[in-house]
Amino acid sequence: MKLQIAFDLMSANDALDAAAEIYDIIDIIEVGTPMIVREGMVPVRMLKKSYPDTTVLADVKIVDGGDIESADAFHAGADIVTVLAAAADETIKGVVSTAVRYGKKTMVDMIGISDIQKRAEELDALGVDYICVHTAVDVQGKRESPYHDLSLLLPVLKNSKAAVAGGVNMAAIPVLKDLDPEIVVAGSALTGQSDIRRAVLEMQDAIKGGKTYGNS
Ligand SMILES: O=C(CO)[C@H](O)[C@H](O)COP(=O)(O)O
Repeated sequence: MKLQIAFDLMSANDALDAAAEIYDIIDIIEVGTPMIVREGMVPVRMLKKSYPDTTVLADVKIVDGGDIESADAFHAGADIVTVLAAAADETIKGVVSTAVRYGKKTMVDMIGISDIQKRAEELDALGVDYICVHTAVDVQGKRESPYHDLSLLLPVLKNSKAAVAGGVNMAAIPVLKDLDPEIVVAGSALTGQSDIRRAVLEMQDAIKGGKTYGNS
């Protein structure tokens, strides 16, 4: 399992400072949707320029204009761009073909989708790289965690790989290790800690099963 940290509620400059602490121990840095709403592609550009070897995901959550909007994010340096599963297949295809053109990857966000297996089968056939089950921030604690959706998603995937997001914390890691998605996304559980490097190290150690990660 790869660990993706979501930088949501911080400025681009704070994201750069946080990245400096963890770029060597994190698998993917996500520029979260709230940061993109506030600052556009600036943080994507800044992070990729400072850490060219780190995978940067732009959580644009595209819902229309798949080609144009994903091209902007890839052009800014994103390695992975997100599109909503609720978007039209034409939009998804636009993101996929643009990602291929740039040599980059597509993640589809299943937020709000009720028939997980049906939509996942369709998306898998469209050639997306990752399908992410996601419990929205606004419904976390009120509806089911994304882990049930993950157990529905995994058996139907033929080509795409699974990701999971929405309130993931240390307590969830044993459950997620059993399910074994390709990517685990954690935001507030990591960025809310005063020592972000320690928080990421602890989660990576829990994921990788022992004190194997980093040296601090
Ligand atoms: O995409 C998001 C919100 O739409 C968040 O980045 C994602 O849910 C991870 O954050 P958290 O772990 O705090 O839920």
